[in-house]
Amino acid sequence: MRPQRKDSTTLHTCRPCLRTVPYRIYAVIHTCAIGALMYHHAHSLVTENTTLITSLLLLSDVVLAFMWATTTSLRLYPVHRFEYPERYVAEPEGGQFPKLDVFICTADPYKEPPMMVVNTALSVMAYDYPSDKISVYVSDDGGSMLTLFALIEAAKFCKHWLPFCKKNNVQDRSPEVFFSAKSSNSWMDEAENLKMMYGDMKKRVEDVVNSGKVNDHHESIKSGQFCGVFDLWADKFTRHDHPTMIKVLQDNDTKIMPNLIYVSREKRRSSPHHFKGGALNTLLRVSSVMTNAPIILTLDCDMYSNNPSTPLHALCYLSDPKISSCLGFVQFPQKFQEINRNDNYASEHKRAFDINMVGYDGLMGPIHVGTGCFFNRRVFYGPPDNLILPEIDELGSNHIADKPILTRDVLALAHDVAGCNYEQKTNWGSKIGFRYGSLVEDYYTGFNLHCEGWRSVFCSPKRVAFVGDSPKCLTDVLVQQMRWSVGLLEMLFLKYSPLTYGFKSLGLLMGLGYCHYVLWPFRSIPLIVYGLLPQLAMLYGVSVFPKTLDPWFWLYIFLFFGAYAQDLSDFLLEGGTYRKWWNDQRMWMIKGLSSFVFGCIEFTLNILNLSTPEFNLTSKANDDDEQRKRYEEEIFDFSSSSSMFLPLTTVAIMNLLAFVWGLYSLFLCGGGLGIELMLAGFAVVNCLPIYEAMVLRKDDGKLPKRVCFSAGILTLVLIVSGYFFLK
Ligand SMILES: O=c1ccn([C@@H]2O[C@H](COP(=O)(O)OP(=O)(O)O[C@H]3O[C@H](CO)[C@@H](O)[C@H](O)[C@H]3O)[C@@H](O)[C@H]2O)c(=O)[nH]1
Ligand SMILES: [Mn+2]
Repeated sequence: MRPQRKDSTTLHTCRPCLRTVPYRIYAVIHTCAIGALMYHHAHSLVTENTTLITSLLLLSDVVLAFMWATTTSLRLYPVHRFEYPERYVAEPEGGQFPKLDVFICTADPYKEPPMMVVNTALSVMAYDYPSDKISVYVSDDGGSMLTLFALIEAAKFCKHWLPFCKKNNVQDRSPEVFFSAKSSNSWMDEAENLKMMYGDMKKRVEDVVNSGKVNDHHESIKSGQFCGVFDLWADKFTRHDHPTMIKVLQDNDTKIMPNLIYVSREKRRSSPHHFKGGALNTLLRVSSVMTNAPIILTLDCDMYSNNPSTPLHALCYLSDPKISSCLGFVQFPQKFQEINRNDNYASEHKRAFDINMVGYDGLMGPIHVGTGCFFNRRVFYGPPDNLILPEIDELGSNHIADKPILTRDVLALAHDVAGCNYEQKTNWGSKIGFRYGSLVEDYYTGFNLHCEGWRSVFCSPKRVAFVGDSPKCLTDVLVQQMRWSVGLLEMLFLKYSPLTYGFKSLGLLMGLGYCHYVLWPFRSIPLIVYGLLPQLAMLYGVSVFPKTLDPWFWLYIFLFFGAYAQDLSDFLLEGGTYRKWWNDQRMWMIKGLSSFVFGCIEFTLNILNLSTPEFNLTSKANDDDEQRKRYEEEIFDFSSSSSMFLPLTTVAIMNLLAFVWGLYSLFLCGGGLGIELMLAGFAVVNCLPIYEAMVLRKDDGKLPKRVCFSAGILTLVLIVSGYFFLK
């Protein structure tokens, strides 16, 4: 891709990354090396009497090679983009800001504290953007009076917060962030007042959350506009079974303030609700009826805005007539707060949210990652050249929503389209809106949009646009990954699977790019094989890899170091550090030996109808002090006894045994330093925190005895069974 002309009217520029050419050259060399390795395996299969071992190694290497190919597809055209929002504002048509609908999803007031939702809502309502053009819709899948109460409070507070931010050009527009900032000494009285007001609001909300219900003595609901709203939470109300609730908490007809609308769609146990995808489709319809803005921003409730001019960055692309007709969405990276210094759980997801995104961006555009994404509303209604009309005109992307949102028939229709049976026999979830069928609705929807011919753009302004919360304990990290792997496997077996349909409609590179994630769960195959087989073989004195003097030995060394060096360079070039990279690769193995194994098991149980897919919400409430301390000190936390740690611990024990045995034979019996020993040594270094958690630690985060004991037994069983096929 050639850099665009840099004249003073261009709203955005794009330039290829400098690493492109060396990466392409290296790709050719590495591909040849992989070819040679495959030849070596094939040759061994035919000539040697080690069919089982060679087949297992071959299978692992095929998976690894495919994974390498998918990563490489994202290394061939990496680009960096820049946009010039100040030019957008200065344009002759400047000031013609399109309407913007913001969707915020929340689903549980205990895992997602209402004050978090409030801060996210306030941060976007306070965008540097005409307030009367913004409508914020909060979808509450938890159907919780606590969340509604918090948002009523937010609506009151925003009347003070918004003018304050704009007048003083405050950059942190999440009040929580602003008021807890360290540099608060030069504050004006106004800020002090607001801080008190915010503190009072926070206390009211937290008291309500702690008490579990809203009492009717609260000022805000005793009289006036919200009188009686909480009566809906009657006896029979549960989060899985309740009518639609839509409450306009603030509307821009009376004051120049953004609209704030609370939506809790109807839920009945008998109707499927399709988790977040379902919630977003409800918001799509409700917002069509009420405001129908051409631009939509989707956010998870933890992702507050950190940059007030974000919409302008997105508009630099969405308003550019040269690309806008096919531009489906502008994706911002996910960034997280309070990550510990070296990010020991790799929850920054640097590869997913930075490195790979830059790679996709040079092909057809970044994948959709669920939050921090500006959509062209039209994208939800079929391919660019083939508009699919919804069942009623009021839901079409061209419908003009010009009635005040509090009008009776507008509200009635909004309630209608949020009903739990509304989608029956319609195209919602299949051809219109967010797509159903996978727990990773974001990835699946983005994939479908790209297949339809839409493009996307990755936008990563210097001042980070959105900041969210990432899991802070190992079990949470692994459970999140497990949900993703179930979702990815679901995608693999759907009608529109990246593996088949993807290549057909996206071409080789983007097709490979989409396979990069769907095949994630299968990386547990090479990890299990390489984590156990050579080590078992070592214990029995069998060698599975070429010896030091063999030229094939050097092929292995080259492939290993080549792949690792490139991974490291990816990381460093996109602003990572060595330590973070080291932790990232360690987590890669940990996930491969836990989440992905269990993800595959869970998926199998789902298709056998022995369990049903579940969206386990990631907890954003970090209130366990001990746990938080361990996280800050980068100490691995194995506290909640989870069977997920079993394969991991087994591999750790096996490698330690093999390593000790290998050193013993090296020094006492004069064996050679083979690949087996190096591999075991590498695994042992990676597993140091696990050994520590098994024997040295006394705190609550240590590895539970039950897991250590079971892993010990499992190792023993493996060693004994190794006798039968290795001797
Ligand atoms: O039935 C549900 C379940 C979840 N959510 C919302 O979905 C969002 C994401 O849930 P979370 O538990 O935070 O999942 P994460 O694993 O952190 O999220 C990543 O992965 C998801 C797909 O698995 C994407 O939807 C997210 O955008 C992406 O950040 C949250 O705002 C939830 O409130 C709902 O609205 N309804
Ligand atoms: Mn999340």
